[in-house]
Order: sequence, then structure tokens, then C-alpha cells
Amino acid sequence: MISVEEHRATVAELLTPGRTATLPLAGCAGLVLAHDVRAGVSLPPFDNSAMDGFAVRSVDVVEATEDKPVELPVTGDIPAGRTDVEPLLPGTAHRIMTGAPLPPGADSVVMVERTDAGPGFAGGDAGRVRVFATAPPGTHVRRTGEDVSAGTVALPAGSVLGPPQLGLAAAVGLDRLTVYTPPRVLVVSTGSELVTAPDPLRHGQIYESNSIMLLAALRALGCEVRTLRSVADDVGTFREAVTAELAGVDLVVTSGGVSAGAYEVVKDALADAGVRFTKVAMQPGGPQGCGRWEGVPVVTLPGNPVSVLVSFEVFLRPAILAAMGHTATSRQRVRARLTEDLRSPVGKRQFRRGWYSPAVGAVTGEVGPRGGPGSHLLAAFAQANCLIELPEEACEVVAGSEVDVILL
Ligand SMILES: Nc1nc2c(c(=O)[nH]1)N[C@H]1C(S)=C(S)[C@@H](COP(=O)(O)OP(=O)(O)OC[C@H]3O[C@@H](n4cnc5c(N)ncnc54)[C@H](O)[C@@H]3O)O[C@H]1N2
Ligand code: MOO
Repeated sequence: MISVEEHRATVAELLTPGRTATLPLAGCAGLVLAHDVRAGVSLPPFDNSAMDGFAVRSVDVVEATEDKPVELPVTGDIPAGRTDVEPLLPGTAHRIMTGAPLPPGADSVVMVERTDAGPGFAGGDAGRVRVFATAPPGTHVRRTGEDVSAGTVALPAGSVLGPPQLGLAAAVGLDRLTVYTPPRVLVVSTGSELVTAPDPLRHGQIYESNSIMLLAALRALGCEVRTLRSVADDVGTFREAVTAELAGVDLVVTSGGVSAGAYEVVKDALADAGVRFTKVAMQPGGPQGCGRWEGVPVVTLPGNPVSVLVSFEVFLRPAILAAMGHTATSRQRVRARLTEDLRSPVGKRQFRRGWYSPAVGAVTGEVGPRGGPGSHLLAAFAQANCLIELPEEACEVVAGSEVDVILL
């Protein structure tokens, strides 16, 4: 029997390093940047106005007050996007809009509300403006390079490309980025008892559910997923079905057929072909395997539905995130007070499904189990928002004690 950490490390090794690709920005959301990205332009690229108003020389309005406004002739109009801005002569003002380039000679902006033009430039005399307030140098001016300087690293390698990171890439003039691409995964559910809905069930058959769980979990990480939903417990059939789908696949994930029975199709097909089968000291998810088959990484999960999803959380999710360049690969963990007594097998780490209620003020959060330890209890998992992790040495954990909780 190997430890959770040993198997986690073996699975992680199998999946690194990740592939990279240069993709249009729209295809990069949620992915991780593979190289440093330097800004091709400064942000802002030019000194510009932060307000709708009038570009002035600060010295010209140094005496302006509500009672004694300074009146200036308006000799220019600068909407955003204007590229041929004339210099501002001393003793004059230019109408200027937010984002428009500051005219040479101007060093500040008076917002329109501080003039007789008023909001929307609806009032006053279009040829002249009365300014009611001073505008010391730099007032409402957004300086060139204040946000990013051209040539500097705007986004370091390893950045997770969420909305602000992608916005920044676009703002510095990039249309594509080199990112770690998510693995393309083939999910294979094995079991001669499996039927896919809406076909009718005969006694002894069950509806196949593992592949959709794995598909959802993998897609949530950004993976491309294909599924084989019910491959019979026959070595020849299994090999043929999987081989036919292997082209372009970076990872095969199977469920079922790995324990100690007589029809363990995954074990029988792959044990002599490069996949190592082991027992991990955990519950659920004890029987596990991983290795390469025809050069493609394969991770074999036990068939019980809860075991599948717990195994995904414990082994596959961190390994896939790491292969995608993420450094934060763990779920958020918290300590919480247990609301019920729990029993756990000594020598195995137990992952119980639970419901976590967050801390309120100084009181620690609470967690209660959802369903028993059985790895067939999928309905209970569907009511859970966390896993309660009970260590190998735990045996009886009494209500009120603090336990580790993994937030899903
Ligand atoms: N003698 C022993 N028996 C078992 C052991 C053991 O150590 N010694 N381990 C038990 C544990 S723990 C697990 S977990 C299971 C794992 O068995 P397999 O990986 O071989 O899985 P199967 O037998 O194929 O299936 C187990 C269970 O899950 C259902 N199943 C399978 N695939 C699906 C699917 N795609 N959708 C829905 N349900 C599925 C299947 O019908 C079985 O009920 O072995 C224990 N036995
Ligand atoms: O190891 Mo099994 O996954 O307990 O049901």
C-alpha cells in the first residue's frame, strides 16, 4: 500500500511538462502564460485627459474662484481619437474630452462642471469659457506610462490569464499569447453492466455516470474531453476501443476494472503494457493505477462513482493544473468544527463528503458529513460542498473536534 502523497507525485510526474501554443487572446481565458510578455507601448501611450472639460495652462487659472472666475477664449476642440492636436497658446483653453490627448503647452484640465459651460457643455458661450477653480499642474492629467512603460514586463510567465490580464495584453497591443494548453483527455468508462440513458435497464444493469462526472470536472479545468461511455469487460474490446481513439490524446482516464475481481478489464489489458496498479492508503479510492500505454499517460480510477470523483480531486486535478502551468494547484483548505462523531479506518486517509458552513465573526466554521463512507453514495455527494479529510491515524473523531476541510 502506498501513501496518498506517493501516488499524487507519480500522477503529477506523468503529466509534466505541459504543451504550449500561441493562441488568439479570446482562446487564452483561464490559461497560464508560458513566457514573459513585454509591453509594446506605454499605458497610457500619451498624456491625456481624465475628465471632460478644458485643457489649460495651470498658471492661467491660478487666481480663478467661484466669485472671480477667469475667462479664457476657447481655441480648440479635442475629442478622444483626435491625432492632429494643435498646441495650446498662453491665455487660451481647448475643449477636451476624457481620453483625448493633452495639447502641447497644457499642463492641467478643468472639469466642465467647474466652468460656466456646465455638464454636457450645455451652457456658456462656445467661444469663451469662465473657469471657477484653480487647476494645479497635473490636475486630471493621465501621464504617459503611468500604468505600464513600453518595453517592461507587463505580464510575467506564469500569470493566470483572467479578465484583467487579458485586458492588459490587449491594451499593450497584443493579439495572441503563448500559453500552456490543457491536456486533451480521453475518458473511458468500463463495465459490462453499464447502460447509457435513455436505453432501458435490465436487472443487474446500471446507468453509466462516471464519464459525465469526469467530463464536467475536466472541462472545469479547461480540458478538451472525449468519452467512451460503456466499454465491455473484455480485454480485446477495451484495447480496440481505446486504441481507435488515442490519436491526439494527451491523457487517458479510465474508470472501473482495477480491483481484485475476475473481470478487471483495465488491469488485465494494461498491467503488462506499462501501467502500474497499486493500492493507495485512502478511502474511497483505494485501487489506483497509472503509467503510459503506447506512449500516452494513463490514469486508472476505481469504478465506484464517489471514488472516481474523490480520486479526481486528490490526484488528477492538481496534476492537470500543474501541467497547465498553474502554481496554485490545491483547493482552498480550512479547519472546521465537526458537528457529528465520525469513524475512520486506521492506516487510511478518509475523505468524507460534507457540508461546510463558514465562520461567522470569531466563531470557527462548522462541517457535517453528507452520507456515510460508502463509495456508491453519489446522492450524498451531490448534497456536499466539501471533503472532510481525516488523517491516517484517526479512528474515532468526536463531534466538536477540529478537522481539515477541502472546499470544492
Ligand atoms: N475483493 C476486493 N474487492 C474489492 C476491493 C478490494 O480491495 N478487494 N476494492 C473495492 C473498492 S475499495 C473499490 S473502489 C472497487 C473498485 O473496483 P473497480 O475499479 O474494479 O470497479 P468496478 O468493479 O468496475 O466498479 C465498482 C462499482 O462501480 C460501478 N461503476 C463502475 N463504472 C461505473 C460507471 N461508469 N458509472 C456508474 N457506476 C459505475 C460498478 O457497477 C460497481 O458497482 O472495488 C471494490 N472491490
Ligand atoms: O477504495 Mo473504494 O474507492 O473505497 O470504494
